[in-house]
Amino acid sequence: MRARKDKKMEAVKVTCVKKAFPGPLGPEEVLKGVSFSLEEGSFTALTGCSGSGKTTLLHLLAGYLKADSGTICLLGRHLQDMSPKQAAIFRRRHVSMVFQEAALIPSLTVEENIVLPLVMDTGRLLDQDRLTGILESFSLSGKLGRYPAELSGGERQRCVFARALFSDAELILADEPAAKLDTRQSLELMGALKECAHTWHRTVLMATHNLDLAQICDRELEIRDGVIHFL
Ligand SMILES: Nc1ncnc2c1ncn2[C@@H]1O[C@H](COP(=O)(O)OP(=O)(O)OP(=O)(O)O)[C@@H](O)[C@H]1O
Repeated sequence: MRARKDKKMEAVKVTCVKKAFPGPLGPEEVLKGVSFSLEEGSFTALTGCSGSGKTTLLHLLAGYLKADSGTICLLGRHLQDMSPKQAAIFRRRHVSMVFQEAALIPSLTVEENIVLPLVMDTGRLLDQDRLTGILESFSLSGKLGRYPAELSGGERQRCVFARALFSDAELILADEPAAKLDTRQSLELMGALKECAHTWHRTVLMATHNLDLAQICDRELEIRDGVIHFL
């Protein structure tokens, strides 16, 4: 486990970001000047009504979309200063995006799903202590040899976050990760995400419609009328 740093840094700084999409009557501006920052090791909910721009904002942070204007600074690096290749390498190393559906490789066990991306990518040897710690955080200790089809929906989703944690990604972006889970599974996932942030010092931004889950986070940001409101 990494040692806790004394001074908290800004992991994300978004300044005056605008994004429009083409509409039938011309460009429709979804984000009209979004600004906020996220402290390293924080767990933040991103709320807003359907179509308010939550996924658009996560995709801008993940680099899947490009902002029309404004700046996005992740872990001290400005995305707009990077070439597409540099940005792709940076994202692969530092940012993990998790979707509503847990995306696991069905023919691999829980352990293989969690460790293979990092081990194959970096050639690093498996750090068994680190794996054990992460499995405990996500209540997956007894499931190492299981295949995804043998897990519950909640366990599958926790496995995806365990993989993100094992991969070293400092920034974890989650788009409605609890949408397909029941209340108990959602609460378990929230506990694991809190641990990702507070114990493992990752910065977690989670889009959600569920205001009860948003309350569990350290902070809530709401997108309304194309700008961020701090709740
Ligand atoms: N590629 C695109 N082309 C055109 N319009 C788009 C595109 N992507 C998103 N939009 C529009 O941008 C707006 C915001 O969409 P977005 O998916 O970010 O909202 P959201 O807050 O995540 O919604 P939900 O909660 O329903 O998932 C919507 O009106 C959507 O139709």
